[in-house]
Amino acid sequence: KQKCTQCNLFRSAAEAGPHDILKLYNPKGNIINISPGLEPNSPNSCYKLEVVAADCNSEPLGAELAGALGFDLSSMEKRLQGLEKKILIEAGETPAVVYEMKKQVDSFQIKLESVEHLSWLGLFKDLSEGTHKPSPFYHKRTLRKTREECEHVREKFLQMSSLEVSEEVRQYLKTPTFDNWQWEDAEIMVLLQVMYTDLDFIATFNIEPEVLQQFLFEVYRRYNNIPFHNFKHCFCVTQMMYGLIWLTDLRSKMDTIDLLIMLTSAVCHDLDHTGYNNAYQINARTELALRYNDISPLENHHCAVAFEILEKTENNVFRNLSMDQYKRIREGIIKCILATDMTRHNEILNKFKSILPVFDFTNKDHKDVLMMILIKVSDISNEARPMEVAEPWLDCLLQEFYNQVLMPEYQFQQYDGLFHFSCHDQYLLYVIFIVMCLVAIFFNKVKSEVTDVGPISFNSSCSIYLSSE
Ligand SMILES: Nc1nc2c(ncn2[C@@H]2O[C@@H]3COP(=O)(O)O[C@H]3[C@H]2O)c(=O)[nH]1
Ligand SMILES: [Zn+2]
Repeated sequence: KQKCTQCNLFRSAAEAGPHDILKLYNPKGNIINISPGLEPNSPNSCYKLEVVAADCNSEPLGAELAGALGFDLSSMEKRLQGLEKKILIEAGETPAVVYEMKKQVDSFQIKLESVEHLSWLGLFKDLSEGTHKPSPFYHKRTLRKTREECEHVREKFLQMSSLEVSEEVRQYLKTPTFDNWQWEDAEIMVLLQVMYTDLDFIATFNIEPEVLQQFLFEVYRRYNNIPFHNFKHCFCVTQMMYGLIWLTDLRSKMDTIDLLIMLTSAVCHDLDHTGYNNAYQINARTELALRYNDISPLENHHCAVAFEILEKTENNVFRNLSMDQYKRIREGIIKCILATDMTRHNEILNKFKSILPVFDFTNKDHKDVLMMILIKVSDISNEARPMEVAEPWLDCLLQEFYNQVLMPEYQFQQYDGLFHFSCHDQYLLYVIFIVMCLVAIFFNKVKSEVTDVGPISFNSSCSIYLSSE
């Protein structure tokens, strides 16, 4: 916010092309958010705006720019104005979707904090927001990405995909401290491209850059706009897998094809997740539960969508592989994605523990179990990240769970031959019951019979079991 002739804030901005990726660092060298709350910097402790990925096609700086000042003042001003405008648009006017999400999170927080005080018999549930209750087809209408949104991101991604990502970012990408919240979706796609390149997949399997880009775009498109299981989650899991591969030097222990299986499985592992878990799918007897006979409906679906994407030649990053290689990859990806069903957690973990003392990298079964463990580790690795990265993820997860609870199928279902009532239904039931009692008493007909209603018990998920009486 203050001009500082010492720092290279303006110099970087002046040198940057319109499609370059810039990141802002504080004096300690940590990436910081450009937001209205940003502290002003000073000549002694200045921010650094760095070009982390540069557009190779952009014009080099003219000779005069390298004059006495070391930078072109007018282009610097222009660039700065552009950036300021962007900040205003991004920070000043909150997009409707963010605003709506914030409102929902706030109301959820208030509800959580106040539910006990409002409760009578501990059953109260504020349904004042009943009109927001999604219909059973809610996800079909609103969770999918719009064509405009996809096109916008695709364009940005394609513009950026020719950028040369800096060595610092390439190294940072290998660390478990990587902060996903600093990168937008188009940039994330560039970073995924970097992973495929730096693990030598492009060269080893002769993957054409356009095919990889098209594949990544389709993957981006088929992750829904939901709070947790979205494209950013896909990236985090993939990034953790990538980090683990480098950290444990798996490149020297496993074939490149195994690494390709692991990374691609991570990329595809939650494709088309609608935000409702397997228990929900099974209880609500959804299309997925019916299709997969209640056996890991979600994971089977994620995997099926992955291969549906790969069926199209223009997306098929494995199209230059031999039939045998493709078969091996398909088998590996199916195993890895199906392993992310948490109901199989103990089974997989016990298997891993039993082979651990005799683990052998030349044994295919051992390697398969290791690959399953690594995707599982990556899938639930948010908690292992720095607090400022992990904490928002937990909020996202809670929001997704909360949305599930709002679904009508979740609220009303038959249970063990007894009706399983939602809080709202219980409340109504009580009102009806009391009115009936009053009417009965008023007419003095069944005075003695209504005094004993038999046992009524409640469990923690707010079910009510009425005895046959
Ligand atoms: N409590 C808690 N659960 C998590 C966290 N991260 C992931 N999970 C859960 O672990 C599950 C792993 O599989 P899913 O992706 O289906 O759904 C995930 C969440 O339900 C976390 O940070 N805290
Ligand atoms: Zn996941």
